[in-house]
Amino acid sequence: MNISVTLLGATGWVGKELVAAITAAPDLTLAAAMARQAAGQDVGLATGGAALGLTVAGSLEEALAIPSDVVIDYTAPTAVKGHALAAIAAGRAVVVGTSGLTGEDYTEIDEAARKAGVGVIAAGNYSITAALMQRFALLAARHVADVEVIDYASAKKPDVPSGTARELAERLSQVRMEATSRPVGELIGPQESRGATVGRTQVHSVRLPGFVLSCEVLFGAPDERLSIRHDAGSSAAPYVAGTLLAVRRVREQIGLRRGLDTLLD
Ligand SMILES: NC(=O)C1=CN([C@@H]2O[C@H](COP(=O)(O)OP(=O)(O)OC[C@H]3O[C@@H](n4cnc5c(N)ncnc54)[C@H](OP(=O)(O)O)[C@@H]3O)[C@@H](O)[C@H]2O)C=CC1
Ligand SMILES: O=C(O)C1=N[C@H](C(=O)O)C[C@H](O)C1
Repeated sequence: MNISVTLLGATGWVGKELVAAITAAPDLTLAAAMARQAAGQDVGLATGGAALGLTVAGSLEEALAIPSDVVIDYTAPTAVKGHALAAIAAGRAVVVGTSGLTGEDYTEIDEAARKAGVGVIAAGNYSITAALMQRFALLAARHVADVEVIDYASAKKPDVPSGTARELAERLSQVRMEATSRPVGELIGPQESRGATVGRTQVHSVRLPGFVLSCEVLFGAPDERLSIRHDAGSSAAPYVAGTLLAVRRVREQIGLRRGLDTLLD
């Protein structure tokens, strides 16, 4: 069955790749696309491809006025929550790619989705290999008590920690054992040195030129260490397959599902 899609953030780094992939997929139709600066232009031309005969919507209202089955969001951390709640209120299933949402934000989105009877899938990272990092880390956390997350990104990334690191830390916190390191609150010196506590896990964010996005999960045990690391390259191609997998699966559920790894079995 064909799935019609509304894409928010169509002219962005990820959005452009998704326009090409959705229009090439035989089971998907690009029903609407939103980006403010390219409003009124042909979506294909605005994203560096051939004309598609579909005009870029300049606002969320305009985009949601066109019927579709699923709304994808790859916009900005400041906008994504409002977009998701509006799409849910309009009865659409939602796939969240944009980073920056907290656990509390997701609780609110889950409640709204359950009330509206629609599904939402959110993944901090839609790359299959990043999902495998998460899967392996969750397995390791059942056997090794001490774990911390290091989040590396470009100097320009506006949100902290990355969606990848935040989701990973929250998921680790659900399964991990009690750490053996001294509690952060009992340490001598600036507590910020120990990073941010996300759930029950310390996250250390590095923001430097020369990085795209990497995430490292460090496990420590007496006299040994385990490091599981994902490094993203400079193209947005790795996020396409996972995002479209979520688009194809999101209408099977009601409420929120977090993590691409939960779709991999
Ligand atoms: N989950 C995952 O696997 C991944 C997540 N991300 C996350 O996705 C988000 C987008 O990333 P990226 O594609 O690099 O971003 P870009 O800045 O390249 O693109 C953002 C897109 O959204 C639009 N946009 C920006 N701000 C707003 C706004 N306030 N309201 C509506 N539209 C807006 C932009 O167009 P205009 O400004 O003209 O409106 C543009 O089309 C980030 O949070 C990033 O961290 C990125 C890669 C993978
Ligand atoms: O901002 C980015 O660029 C990315 N953000 C995502 C995140 O916050 O985890 C992931 C992606 O690798 C790139």
